[in-house]
Amino acid sequence: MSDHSNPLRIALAGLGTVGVGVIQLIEANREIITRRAGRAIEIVAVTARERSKDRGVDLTPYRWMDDMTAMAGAADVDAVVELIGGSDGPALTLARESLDSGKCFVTANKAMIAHHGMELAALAEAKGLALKYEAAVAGGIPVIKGLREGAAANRIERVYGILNGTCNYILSAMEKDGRDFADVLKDAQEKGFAEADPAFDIDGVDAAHKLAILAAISFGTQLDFDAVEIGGIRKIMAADIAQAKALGYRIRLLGLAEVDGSNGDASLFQRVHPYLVRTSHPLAHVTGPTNAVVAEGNFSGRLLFQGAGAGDKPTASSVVADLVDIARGETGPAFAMPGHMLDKLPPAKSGHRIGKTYLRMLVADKPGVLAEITAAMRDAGLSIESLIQQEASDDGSALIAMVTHAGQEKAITHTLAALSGSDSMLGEPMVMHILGE
Ligand SMILES: NC(=O)C1=CN([C@@H]2O[C@H](COP(=O)(O)OP(=O)(O)OC[C@H]3O[C@@H](n4cnc5c(N)ncnc54)[C@H](O)[C@@H]3O)[C@@H](O)[C@H]2O)C=CC1
Ligand SMILES: N[C@@H](CC=O)C(=O)O
Ligand code: NA
Repeated sequence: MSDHSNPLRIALAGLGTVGVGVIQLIEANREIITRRAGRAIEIVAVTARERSKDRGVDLTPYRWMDDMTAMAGAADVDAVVELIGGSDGPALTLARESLDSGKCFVTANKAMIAHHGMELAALAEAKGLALKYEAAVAGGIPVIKGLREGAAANRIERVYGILNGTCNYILSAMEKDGRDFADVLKDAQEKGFAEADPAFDIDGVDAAHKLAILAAISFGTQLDFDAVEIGGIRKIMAADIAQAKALGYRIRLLGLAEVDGSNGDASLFQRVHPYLVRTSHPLAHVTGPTNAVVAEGNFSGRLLFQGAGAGDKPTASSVVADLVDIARGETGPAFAMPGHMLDKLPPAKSGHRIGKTYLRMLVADKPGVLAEITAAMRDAGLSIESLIQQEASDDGSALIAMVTHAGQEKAITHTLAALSGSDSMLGEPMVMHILGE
């Protein structure tokens, strides 16, 4: 039964892409939300950096509060929603002060959760408050709820997927239209997908924030962002996209995590990197700002969550879903279980991991270079599955792209170490792992 006399009163900090989306959603779907939550969700206070900016929404019904400490402690606020961003600074202060003051807390801020999620969860638990962050991972896809609640009975063996809308937008536009990296990035920024500092997107850090959160939820472990191995898409050339295509693959920035038991004691493997994905794999067909997360449960089997990973409306959908949960009185643990029960796993080493690898090198166009490369590979115990050599350019360089047979990752490290310093090698080689089926 709805109780319209007792709304959930919220304060909203941050009125950018997501903040404005939240206001619009609460206005547009007021009746649906009220019926599902059992009571109305009412914005009482708002704040942002600039008060006078035209955001295309009417802010006059809400109290403007410049002082966020006062917002966190306001007597007429039940839950605070943080949509400012940044791992530390005002967002973190607001989170701590809101929970300290007995307010439930909702955020879309993966950077803050990845760095401080354990501390904030402990604060929330100690006070019996909800800490919710569905929008922080894969924007509009209910993947936190899906894994934490929907797949709660499973041992999740592996979780991986496309976790950054900006990178996927860039890679798929480059592959479709042969467009230039910088030009597509500008487009993604204009559409509101990119982070305030887009280096977080293209260098893989944003995806790593999300992966660390997903891993903690999936495996019942403590967050360990610092242990994520991170690579981005900055060095991918149009030639890589073309060569990958010729070899039967597409390039996707993936986050991948699993519990590694191969060396006896369990350890946690977490990596964000551009991967080559077979064109027959569902992730190869995820384009634009869409995200997709695959989780493999020991009873559920392979689960695929797919949808919009960025943008005002989808992200607002997740923020408001968290508010609906709070309005219903759901204050379960922020992670897979209460903080003191979460396992702490050491980071896994990657050298013994087995897989195929894509290797692209710019080399001097002279006799014997290929023999030099194949000798280094032979000495490292690595063999070639397919190889393409592009015609030499006017500058005397040639491009070699190859896919290796499955081998230990340390064989690639040894190969590159043997070749480093050789005057046949022009520039740094590009290494991308190949996603196993
Ligand atoms: N844009 C997207 O598609 C998605 C964003 N997110 C996350 O949501 C959060 C917000 O992102 P956007 O709305 O895109 O950012 P934005 O840059 O569009 O908006 C940020 C808002 O915070 C305000 N702000 C910044 N510093 C402030 C300060 N010191 N005091 C008060 N207000 C301040 C700004 O005035 C602005 O209103 C970030 O944590 C982001 O990572 C999560 C999923 C998707
Ligand atoms: N910048 C992020 C926004 C959503 O989390 C992205 O591009 O995915
Ligand atoms: Na989500």
